[in-house]
Amino acid sequence: MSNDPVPPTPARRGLLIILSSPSGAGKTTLARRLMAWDPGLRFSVSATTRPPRAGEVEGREYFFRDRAAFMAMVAAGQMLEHAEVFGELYGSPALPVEEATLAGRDVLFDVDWQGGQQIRNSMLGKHTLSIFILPPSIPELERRLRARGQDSDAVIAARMRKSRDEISHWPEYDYVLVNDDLDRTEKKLKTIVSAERMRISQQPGLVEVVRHLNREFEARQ
Ligand SMILES: Nc1ncnc2c1ncn2[C@@H]1O[C@H](COP(=O)(O)OP(=O)(O)OP(=O)(O)O)[C@@H](O)[C@H]1O
Ligand SMILES: Nc1nc2c(ncn2[C@@H]2O[C@H](COP(=O)(O)O)[C@@H](O)[C@H]2O)c(=O)[nH]1
Repeated sequence: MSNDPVPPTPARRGLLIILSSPSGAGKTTLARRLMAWDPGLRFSVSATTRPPRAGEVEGREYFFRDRAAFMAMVAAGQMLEHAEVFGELYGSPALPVEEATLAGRDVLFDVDWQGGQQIRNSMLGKHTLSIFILPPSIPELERRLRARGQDSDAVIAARMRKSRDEISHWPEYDYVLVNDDLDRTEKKLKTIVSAERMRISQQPGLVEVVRHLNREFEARQ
C-alpha cells in the first residue's frame, strides 16, 4: 500500500460570474448568450425598484418591488448585495445564489461596480470571476442606448453621465473585454468562462483522477 498523499474529494462550489459595464455596453445581451450556451448556468435575477420596461417579465428579468418591499428584504438580510443605481435600488437575492453554488452550479450576475465589489467581499465571494465590458467608443455607447429604444432622452442622458464613473472601476475586474463586435466578444467571454472552470480549484474531481493514476503506478511495480 502507498500512503496516498491526495486529500479526500471536496465538493465543487459554483463560481460567481460577475458582468459589469456602463449602461448600454452590452452586458445583458452577452449574459443572455452565455445562458443560451450553458443551460447549467444560473442567472441571478435581481430585485429592483425601477419600473418594468416593455417586454420585461416579473421574475425573469427582475423582481419588481416598491421601495418599502425592497428595503424589507435588505433589513431581513436577504440580499447578497444591493446598491442605488441611476436613482433606483437594485439588489441580488442571496438564497438562490447559496443554493446554486452549493449544488456546484455557476451563477451569473449583471450588476454595477458597487454590486461587483460587494459580491467579491461577501461570504460567498471566495470563488468569483469578474469581467468588465467596455464599449468601443462613447458615441457608440450612446448610439446603443438609443437603438435599444427603451429609455427616454432624460434617462439616456443620466446613464451617459454616469458611464465615466462606472468605467473608472475597470481595474477591479479579473478580465476586461471591449465589446466592439458582438460575436467576437461572446466567443472571448465563453473562452474565459471555460478556462476558469479548468482551474485546479474548480476541479475537485482531479483528486480521484490522480488517485487512480497512483493506483495504476503501484499495479505496475
Ligand atoms: N457589440 C455590439 N454591437 C452593436 N450593438 C450591440 C453590441 N452589444 C450590444 N448591442 C446592443 O446595444 C444595446 C444595449 O445592450 P444591452 O441592453 O445588452 O446593454 P447593457 O450593458 O446590459 O445595458 P444596461 O446596463 O442598461 O442594462 C442593445 O440594443 C444591444 O442589442
Ligand atoms: N448593484 C447592482 N446593480 C444591478 C443589479 N441589477 C442590475 N444592476 C445594474 O443596474 C444598471 C441598470 O440596469 P437596467 O436593467 O435598469 O438597465 C446596470 O448597470 C445593471 O448592471 C443588482 O442586483 N445589483
